Amino acid sequence: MSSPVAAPATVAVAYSGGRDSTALLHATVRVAREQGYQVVALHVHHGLQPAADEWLSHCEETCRRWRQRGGPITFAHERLPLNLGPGQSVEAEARRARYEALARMAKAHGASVVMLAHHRGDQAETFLLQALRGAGVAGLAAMPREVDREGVRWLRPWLDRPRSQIEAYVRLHGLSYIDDTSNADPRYARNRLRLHAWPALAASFPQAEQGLARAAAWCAEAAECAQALAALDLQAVSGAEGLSRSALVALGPARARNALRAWYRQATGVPLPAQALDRLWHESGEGVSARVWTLPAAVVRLYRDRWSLEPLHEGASAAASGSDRALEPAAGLPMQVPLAAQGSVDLPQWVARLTVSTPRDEGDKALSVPRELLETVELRPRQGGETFQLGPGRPPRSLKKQYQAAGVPAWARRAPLVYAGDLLVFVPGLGVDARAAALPGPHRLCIAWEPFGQD
Ligand SMILES: Nc1ncnc2c1ncn2[C@@H]1O[C@H](COP(=O)(O)OP(=O)(O)OP(=O)(O)O)[C@@H](O)[C@H]1O
Repeated sequence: MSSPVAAPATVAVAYSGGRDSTALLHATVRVAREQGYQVVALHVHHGLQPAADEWLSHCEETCRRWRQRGGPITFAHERLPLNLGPGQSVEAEARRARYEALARMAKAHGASVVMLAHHRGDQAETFLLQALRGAGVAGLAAMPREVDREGVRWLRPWLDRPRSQIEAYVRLHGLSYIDDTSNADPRYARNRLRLHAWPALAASFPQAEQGLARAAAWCAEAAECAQALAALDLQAVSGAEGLSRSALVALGPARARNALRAWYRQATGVPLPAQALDRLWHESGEGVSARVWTLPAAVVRLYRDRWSLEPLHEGASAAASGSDRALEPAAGLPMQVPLAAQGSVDLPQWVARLTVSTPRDEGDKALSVPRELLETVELRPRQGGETFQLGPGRPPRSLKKQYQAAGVPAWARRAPLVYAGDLLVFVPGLGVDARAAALPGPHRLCIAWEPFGQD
């Protein structure tokens, strides 16, 4: 009985048709032939350039020729429509979509490794571009040699190779490749660097490529150390109710800010912008006991020396939220409040206050309720199954649907609901229930939910 023959392993090469990926694909096919594995060349057709169809044909034709000569190679491609949202950059969106498509194609062809043809010159350029943007060590680390993402392993086997070696390889083997004319477009920062700044730099500093790539490698190590230190520091300053500000401050600004950055990133999956970090840091000095910051991906609260964080989008990890126990709905609820008499009630567990005021105009009046209703209200936690009516003549809908329709973030949905007897009167984030506003009564009051220090 013959034993089953194992299928040869397949590696993928991201093949744009440019000089570097042509060289990498050629070299990979040569080695694969000797060692008995398969290569799949992956090409992404972006359709951004008029010549994109020609590039696709060129790449397909090159692979066909190499295969005819005995190369263990197949060709795969994907056409990508570019759907740009408002404010998105073509470059960034094309890159994101390209990596997704490459991963998809690799998996479809049984390849768990995708090789990219970046070399030392690309690494040096990336370092410089990051430095010009004012990046920190994580950005200055530039491109990793190996990384697992999108379910595949990305490898840059030539990251230490000088550009000149690749040029020499292409000449030696007489390889034909595509010269992308958009590489001369000065609207792109990388092109301006490559065309104007780099030749001048390299003329004055012949070791620039090597030196900058080495600096990127140092930054990659420094970024790893900073991450490890942040993990230790966060562990030391975290408690049930969030991060202790004073314990963080005692670490000194560099370590404290490093930990805050890591804390935010772990919870939201995105970096904390430098300006946002500066605000958090400067606006939470000694003497500030309650404050809320609405940052791009999270709401951060400071209350009695504790920082807590709530990601704004669903699905973000809550693990690093500093445990928002103080904000959980059950804290202190239900609670009876003589709201009409008191005028306001501070609810520090929600870093907010509930206030009443007399209506200033007809608009306010339409959203007001009779004063008697608020003589004693009860603040209750949300139980599920409540309904809320947004305006007169509109049907009451489930509170959950109303929150969703109004885009009330998950953390704000934990605020208490205001009841008069069994009537739901007011919901933070949504306002007065129209059924309560429809009740008659000569003396009217408006209700508001005011987060402390909200920007
Ligand atoms: N359209 C594409 N299809 C497949 N792979 C791509 C594509 N564009 C880029 N890549 C991969 O990403 C790497 C870096 O991209 P970059 O835009 O710097 O290269 P390029 O100028 O298009 O071509 P090359 O690096 O081949 O000279 C390429 O070497 C290649 O491995």
